[in-house]
Amino acid sequence: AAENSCRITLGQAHQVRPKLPLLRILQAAGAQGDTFTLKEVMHFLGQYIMGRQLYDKRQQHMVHCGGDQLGELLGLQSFSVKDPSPVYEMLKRNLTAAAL
Ligand SMILES: C[C@@H](c1ccc(Cl)cc1)n1cnc(-c2ccccc2)c1-c1c(C(=O)NCCN2CCN(C3CCCCC3)CC2)[nH]c2cc(Cl)ccc12
Repeated sequence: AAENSCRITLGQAHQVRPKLPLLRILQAAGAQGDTFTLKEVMHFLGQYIMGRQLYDKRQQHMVHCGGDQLGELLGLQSFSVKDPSPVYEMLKRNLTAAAL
């Protein structure tokens, strides 16, 4: 119906443009191009964490990013994936809306 067809959510249509330090991290995880959906940004950040083995092997919800570019961007040594707020704060600082 009409009221549904015009609904777009951030995950579906809005592209975002990462600032250079974040773009470098996404590209290190295999991202192509310079605009992404938020979902893609999260996917590549997850791939980056796995690829660099930044998560704690025993406590797999803990990410130890001190000494890595990701930790520089987050301003953190470690964080839990159970509390995404530091990641969202970092994204607010490192993403700009890209024209559709
Ligand atoms: C819910 C989601 C999430 C997504 C965003 C946020 Cl801000 C928090 C949490 N999530 C839950 N666990 C993880 C995770 C945990 C350890 C290592 C890598 C990823 C993720 C993250 C994903 C992701 O795309 N996740 C897909 C499924 N994951 C399950 C966990 N899997 C791994 C768990 C550890 C052992 C290896 C598999 C990988 C695929 N992207 C992220 C990016 C960051 Cl900056 C931080 C965490 C994640």
